[in-house]
Amino acid sequence: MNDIKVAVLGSEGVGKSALIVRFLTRRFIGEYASSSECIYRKRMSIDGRQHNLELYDPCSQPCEGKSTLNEQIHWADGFVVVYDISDRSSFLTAKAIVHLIRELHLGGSKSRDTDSVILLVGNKQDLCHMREVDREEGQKLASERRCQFYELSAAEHYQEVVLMFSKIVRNASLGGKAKERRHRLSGSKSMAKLINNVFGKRRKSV
Ligand SMILES: Nc1nc2c(ncn2[C@@H]2O[C@H](COP(=O)(O)OP(=O)(O)OP(=O)(O)O)[C@@H](O)[C@H]2O)c(=O)[nH]1
Repeated sequence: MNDIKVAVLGSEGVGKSALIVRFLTRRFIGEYASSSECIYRKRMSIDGRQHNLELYDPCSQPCEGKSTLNEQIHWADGFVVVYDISDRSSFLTAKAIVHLIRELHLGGSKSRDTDSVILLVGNKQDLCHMREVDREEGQKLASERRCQFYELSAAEHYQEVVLMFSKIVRNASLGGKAKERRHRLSGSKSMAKLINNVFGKRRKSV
């Protein structure tokens, strides 16, 4: 079994919880309580391999024992960095987060191995009449920062959301950090402890 940790990051209200809930339950739910950060767990099979996925959904509001962005970046093997196509400031935040991930998690590495562990996602495509970020801008940022790019709508697209999460799990499992940890922890039962040490927070199974 392969343990994969994915952090879904981005500014407040871009649809991080909506994307996660859509992926885990197939449903789009209009409003989400966001008073605490959560780690959701799911088993999934990709290319015949079983993966234990841990999905981290941060809390944008101040909350007790909240982890820092640096901690979240160090914790994860793969990243879904979300912005809202109808909110330019969320795009600028996504840009800054991608930059930080490259610096902190990947140590500025130029290895091709690390290229695919960040997905840049423009959400709320259904709001294209209010669009503030062109698709081309998203694509350009992704290619400059060596990320993969998706534009979709948690509200309207289920298959695309599943494809996007499957992609990050597959890429993260091939990426350097997950491989390294698998090697180090093989035969160990310390995953749960590791996660609790970093976040000391709630875990949810769906
Ligand atoms: N139109 C539209 N609205 C969406 C979409 N995805 C999310 N929303 C709405 O955007 C709002 C914020 O969604 P959340 O999923 O709570 O966003 P978040 O990034 O988790 O927010 P925080 O937890 O506060 O950081 C909610 O009202 C959602 O219904 C989408 O694809 N299209």
